[in-house]
Amino acid sequence: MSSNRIYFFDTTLRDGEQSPGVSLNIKEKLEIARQLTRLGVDVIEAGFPIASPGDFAAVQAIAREIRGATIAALARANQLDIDRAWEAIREAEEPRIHTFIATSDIHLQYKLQKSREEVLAQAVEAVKYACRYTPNVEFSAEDAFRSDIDYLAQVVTAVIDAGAKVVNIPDTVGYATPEEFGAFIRELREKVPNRDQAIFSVHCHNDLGLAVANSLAAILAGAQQVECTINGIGERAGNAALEEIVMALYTRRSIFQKEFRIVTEEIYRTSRLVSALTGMKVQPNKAVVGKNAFAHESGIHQDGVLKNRATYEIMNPELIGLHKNTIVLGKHSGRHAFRDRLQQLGYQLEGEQLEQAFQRFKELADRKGEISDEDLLVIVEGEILRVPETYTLEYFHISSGSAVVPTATVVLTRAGERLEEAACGDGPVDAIYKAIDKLTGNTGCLVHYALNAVTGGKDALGEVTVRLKDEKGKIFVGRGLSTDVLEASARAYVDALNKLEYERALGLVNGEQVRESV
Ligand SMILES: CC(=O)SCCNC(=O)CCNC(=O)[C@H](O)C(C)(C)COP(=O)(O)OP(=O)(O)OC[C@H]1O[C@@H](n2cnc3c(N)ncnc32)[C@H](O)[C@@H]1OP(=O)(O)O
Ligand SMILES: CC(C)C(=O)C(=O)O
Ligand SMILES: [Mg+2]
Repeated sequence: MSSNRIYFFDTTLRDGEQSPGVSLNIKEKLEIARQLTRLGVDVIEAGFPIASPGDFAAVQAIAREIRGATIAALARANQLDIDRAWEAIREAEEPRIHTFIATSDIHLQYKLQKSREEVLAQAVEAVKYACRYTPNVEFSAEDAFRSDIDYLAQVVTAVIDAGAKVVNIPDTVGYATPEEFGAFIRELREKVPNRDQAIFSVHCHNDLGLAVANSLAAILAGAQQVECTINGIGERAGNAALEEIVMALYTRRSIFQKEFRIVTEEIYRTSRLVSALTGMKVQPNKAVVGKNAFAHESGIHQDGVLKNRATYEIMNPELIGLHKNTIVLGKHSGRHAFRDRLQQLGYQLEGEQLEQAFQRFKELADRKGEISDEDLLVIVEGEILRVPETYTLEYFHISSGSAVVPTATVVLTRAGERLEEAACGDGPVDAIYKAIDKLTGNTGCLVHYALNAVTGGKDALGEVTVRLKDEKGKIFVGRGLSTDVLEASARAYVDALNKLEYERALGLVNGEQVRESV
């Protein structure tokens, strides 16, 4: 292990999925895991297998397929959780059991209702138990930063003696400031006599907007692994954003002098994929991957950039995989140019998938003229991530206006059968959704609806994201795209329903049996 090497532990699929309103199905998790592998993360935390049959099945599918990254599964400090975690990851090339328990007095007193001695013993027991399955065991001291440092050092020393190869020091509630956190990690390391037998890791939350700064401070203080998520998604205000840590280490390498194996050119694509699948939009001014991160609006800046990009750009956008193109794609373009551009964007679509995406591209080009990379990415993501369709939207008609009750007629097909219904609603979208509910017997409720323009201009591609909650509280995210926002709305709703049907078919909804195939 090189002392200069920083290990990237990506927890998008576990802590990231704990973002309120996010719920990924197996197909989506696998797609993200594949992309994380291309990105070059060292560890993929695939989930928390005891949490649900769906989480277990997704972790297992990732462990079975993904090669080239360690696959970690989370477990509380008890045997049942650890057994379940191991069962899910045992077929991974490099499985890791990640067990945790809180060490702060506030968590001990109110949440765990245990003494320090009891928690210390439970942590050691859990690590020893996990080591019976694999030597690759990580221990996290939840709420470490708010823990008494001497007690924390005692726990960390004991779990390393018990076999933990990685000890993770989270700032679970995002309370630390960078100076404090760096000093905390430095002091903790000094207080742990067997520190050289384990990798020290940090896991920072963003409640005060300091997760990345704290992670970087920890790196300067000796942390060798950082836990982070794509786009910084995660519980509450999220986790440290992987792309920001990576680009800080790269851009300011004279300060950090660290090596890592992240392929920076995959950053933009990964960010887009995670945003598309989770339905969590990236804010335009977000560092590194925001829409405006490389845009220059004001004259003085534009003048400077035209004379020399370095006047206002500290990173080359190509470094994160953003390319400017000279070939214009439109309705006269053919499959070669289309496939070539997709390849530049990092997608290798073949056969049926390529053909479907090409047809979608042509339909759009007919309505819109020039097709941007943003439009293309949206089309391709839609193709790759499409679940088998139970329902297909064939047609809808809307009667609406300022003085009439909006009424929608919708036609869907299900296994070749044509289904038609009409309904009134509070607005045209509501009318469409009520008609679809009648057709499908849907009893879930819509908990989120967002409309977004993918690109600028009046012919912009509208992207609708919906979240549908079923009777048991499970969330299904649906996306729909069209230059017509009502069509995009209808497509998004049908997409969410297809995902619900897909999970039902796999037996993963409402605690039903898990089937083997994915
Ligand atoms: C900081 C983090 O991000 S930790 C990870 C958080 N992620 C999640 O919680 C998402 C998945 N969680 C779940 O699906 C559920 O909470 C489950 C399946 C894990 C547990 O569900 P339930 O058995 O119903 O318990 P519930 O969540 O209500 O309470 C948690 C229990 O675990 C205990 N617990 C919490 N952390 C730990 C730990 N690290 N080790 C052992 N026990 C723990 C709590 O004290 C509580 O125990 P109690 O029931 O004896 O009071
Ligand atoms: C489970 C642990 C690592 C965690 O997510 C936290 O403490 O924030
Ligand atoms: Mg966390």
